[in-house]
Amino acid sequence: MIPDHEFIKNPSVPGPTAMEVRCLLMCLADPGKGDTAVDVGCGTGGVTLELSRRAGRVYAIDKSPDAISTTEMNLKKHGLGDNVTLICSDAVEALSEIDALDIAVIGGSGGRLGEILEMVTDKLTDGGRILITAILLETRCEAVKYLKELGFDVNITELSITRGRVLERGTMMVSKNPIAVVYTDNSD
Ligand SMILES: C[S@@+](CC[C@H](N)C(=O)[O-])C[C@H]1O[C@@H](n2cnc3c(N)ncnc32)[C@H](O)[C@@H]1O
Repeated sequence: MIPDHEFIKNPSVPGPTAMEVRCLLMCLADPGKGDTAVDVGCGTGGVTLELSRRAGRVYAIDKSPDAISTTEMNLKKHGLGDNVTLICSDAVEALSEIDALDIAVIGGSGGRLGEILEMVTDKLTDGGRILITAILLETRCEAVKYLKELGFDVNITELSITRGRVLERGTMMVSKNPIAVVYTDNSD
């Protein structure tokens, strides 16, 4: 897993999804070389880079040109990107260009989560996985509601990450804001 401090940052782009959250996402998504994945709202590229290391093909979508160029710089920095297609567009328009998907990670939707989930579901292969990261309380509720309406069994895990900062006198524990992962449950 790439540490957060190894990403090139851009002040106008949200930082990478925390490493601990990326760990959970990769465990749940379980990407393999036969999989096609999409990262909706790629931002700094935190999730895109992890998918690029594991999946066969990755589409990274963001409506912000700054986010696309930051993701591109991070892919280059880490020697990745041969299997990544970067798309600078709103997700709803971009998804119409993609055929089949095994994995969809949604890290930003800009109020269009319902439409995005409908499009992703249309393209999802048998056994495909959808994962949504939610910082806002409202996004958690919307994600559960939309996925249920689309016929999925739904799971949600909230992570409260507290990291140790080693100081001269000892180690101070510093908490980050909680983040939830809402995901389709493929277990029987
Ligand atoms: C919190 S950031 C994602 C961070 C990313 N997962 C990472 O690890 O670097 C959310 C991103 O979603 C993008 N976004 C929001 N709504 C979008 C939409 N409808 N279509 C495309 N991108 C969108 C924003 O521009 C922003 O860069």
